[in-house]
Amino acid sequence: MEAATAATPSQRKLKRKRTLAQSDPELDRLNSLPWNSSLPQNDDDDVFSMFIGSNELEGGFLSLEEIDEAEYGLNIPEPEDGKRKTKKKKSVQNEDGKKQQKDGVDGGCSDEVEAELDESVKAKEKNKKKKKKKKKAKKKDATEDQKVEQLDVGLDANVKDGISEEDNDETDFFAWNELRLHPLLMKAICKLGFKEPTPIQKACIPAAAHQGKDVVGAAETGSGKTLAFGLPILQRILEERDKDANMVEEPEKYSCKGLLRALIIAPTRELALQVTDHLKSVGKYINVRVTPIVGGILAEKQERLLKAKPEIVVGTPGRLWELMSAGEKHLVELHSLSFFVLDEADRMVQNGHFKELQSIIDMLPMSNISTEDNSQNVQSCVTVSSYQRKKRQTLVFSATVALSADFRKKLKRGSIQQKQSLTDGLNSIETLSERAGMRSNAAIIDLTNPSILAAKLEESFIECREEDKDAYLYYILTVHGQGRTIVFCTSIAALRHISSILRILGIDVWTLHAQMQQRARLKAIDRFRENENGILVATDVAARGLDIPGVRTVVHYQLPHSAEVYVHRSGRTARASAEGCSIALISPRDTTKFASLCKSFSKNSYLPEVLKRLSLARQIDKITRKDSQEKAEKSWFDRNASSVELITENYDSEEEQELNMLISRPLQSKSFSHRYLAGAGVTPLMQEQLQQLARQKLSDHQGKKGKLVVIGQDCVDALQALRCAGEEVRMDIKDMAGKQRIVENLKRKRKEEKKRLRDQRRKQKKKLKYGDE
Ligand SMILES: Nc1ncnc2c1ncn2[C@@H]1O[C@H](COP(=O)(O)OP(=O)(O)OP(=O)(O)O)[C@@H](O)[C@H]1O
Repeated sequence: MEAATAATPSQRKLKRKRTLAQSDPELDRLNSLPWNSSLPQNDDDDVFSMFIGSNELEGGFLSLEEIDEAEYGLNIPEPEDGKRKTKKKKSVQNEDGKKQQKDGVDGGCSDEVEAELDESVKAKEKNKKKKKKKKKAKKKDATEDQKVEQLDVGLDANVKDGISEEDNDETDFFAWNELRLHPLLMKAICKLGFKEPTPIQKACIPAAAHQGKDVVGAAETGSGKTLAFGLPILQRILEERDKDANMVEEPEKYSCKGLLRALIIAPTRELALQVTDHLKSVGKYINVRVTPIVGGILAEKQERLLKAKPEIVVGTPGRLWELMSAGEKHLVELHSLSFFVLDEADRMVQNGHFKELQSIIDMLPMSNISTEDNSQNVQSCVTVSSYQRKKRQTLVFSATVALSADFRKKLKRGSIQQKQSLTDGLNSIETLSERAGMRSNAAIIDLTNPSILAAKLEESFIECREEDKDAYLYYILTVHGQGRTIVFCTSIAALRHISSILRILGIDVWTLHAQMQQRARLKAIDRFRENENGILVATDVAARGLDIPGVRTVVHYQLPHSAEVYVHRSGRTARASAEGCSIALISPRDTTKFASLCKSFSKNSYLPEVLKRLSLARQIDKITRKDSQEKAEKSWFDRNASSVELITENYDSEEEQELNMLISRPLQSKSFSHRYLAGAGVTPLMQEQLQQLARQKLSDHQGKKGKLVVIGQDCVDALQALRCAGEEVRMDIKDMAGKQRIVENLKRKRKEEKKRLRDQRRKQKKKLKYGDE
């Protein structure tokens, strides 16, 4: 009876949640969206605002060095120990219980008392059993959730290694030790199963978190850049809290809570929401609020969220500036800001796209001048510790930060000027960083490889006619076996065209473009994420940052306008050390773009081939001129030769033959794979193989290397096909070597033949000369 009337904590929580949902169904709906299914979702988290963990850390934080992980129950991770401890505790309890019972009996209690005791023991046991059952069910749910998550994610380090979270061992995470992260952050990292920091995290965290440096970070797509800037922010907030707590008598009163500490700007709404989600996951055990401020959602709602005074705000420039320019209190008190972060920084400066960004940057206080001056400007804050008055750090990240050598030099020399003339547009990453107040000792961490593309990405290009693109796309999508696919278009018109065609053909696709309502955009990504073989047709609004696990194939239906976008689009697959492939459909309309794409990636790899062709052409030209002198003689010879019935042959010169051979193959950059799935670019050899294979069954050559797999007949996905087609490329090379041998033989034969002809001619001349005489 009692249970029915008195609300349990979980019921109260549910009630509170319901009230919240009633007051704001939009937020609740958005809250339920799994922005990153690789990261555990917390049902209790507020949608936009995050207040994670309990209050156990407030007031009384020790400095980082002094923290004993055990005090926080952070033996990271300790499933085995934990189990053992609980067991031990239980057994002690049981013993106590037994002892009590025994005492009771021995003590000679009355029957009633005994019965009461019996009942209470029984009730206790019952309760225990219930609890145990609940615990078991919870654990089962969690394991199941985890399994589903793992299945869905495919990117989690644990999945890759086939290790469940429970199997995690503290020693598994030793690679993180050198980064000296706060135990509560480490606890979350362990929970996420990130066994080791990625290279960009390894490089950025010491610089940004421990040395307090500004950072310009570049690393391939999907390499964990979000945490490379996210962890230093959380680390510094935690450290400062600890120190505040140690220094003042009433830490609560002087806490830096409620001040804006980090402002992160991303180019798209989806990315801003994703970054928020990622930070929430890693800040799972700390009291740090992270709030996204993006367009497409009522500004009033976001103002309400800002009233909770989040320490971290992640936003898009448009909405941020809208609120800032309207004087939103939390957003304009920027003196407390410790971090200013630009994610996908190069996008921000493209075509002066984000005018609002310029305004936001101009609003940043000149915090890097003097810490003392700043303190006078923060009257509005409750109080600001000396640590908060530390210089603001600027972090600039992208996979394609194209830093000029000049900019590097400037940074080295320390000649960066703050607050340049406002008449300059933010048209380069340099001016952007400079104006944001980047300091001269900034750490430039460029881990991009020469191709800039993700290491495990397979690239392919299909040359086809414009009108055949739909057919190729349909072909790839119909037979794609596993994983998600994103089809990128440059124009919304093309997106509408292909999504409509594909739907008529019975293929379920979701679409995503900038003209869609925010609600529909979120829904599209959500649905795409839910379906492990989902297909998303998108414009470049989805090109950057979107971290959707299990994307196996990216199709460029139309080539993008720049090489950077090509890199980011392709980077939606092959993330976090996973594999993936990118297929571009190249029609004659795309050739200019394709050529410039090739040029951007590897200018030099073309040059040797181009130079070789030119050198041959020059030699041919020289020979032709020389030969023209002999022409008259030759025609005289030909006349006479025919009179004596001699046959003269017309050979191409060796150079001409070689040049013809070179010209016959496409001029391609070495950085691209030469693989073709099908289409006009198919070599005759491959054509033959395709025909042969069409007659064979998949079982004949599944898993066997060196055989070509035909997408369609074999019902395999594009990546597998490309992998299997690897041998074809080698065969192609062998074929080239064969051709080379034939040419060599031909040259040799021609030389012999020429010599023979020369001798013959000489003899003939002699004969004619002496004959005439
Ligand atoms: N140390 C780690 N170990 C394993 N996975 C990680 C680690 N850090 C981050 N990840 C995961 O890697 C994925 C990609 O991370 P993130 O989105 O930060 O990449 P990115 O470099 O910002 O990519 P992009 O350039 O496309 O924006 C995410 O799913 C993230 O959870």
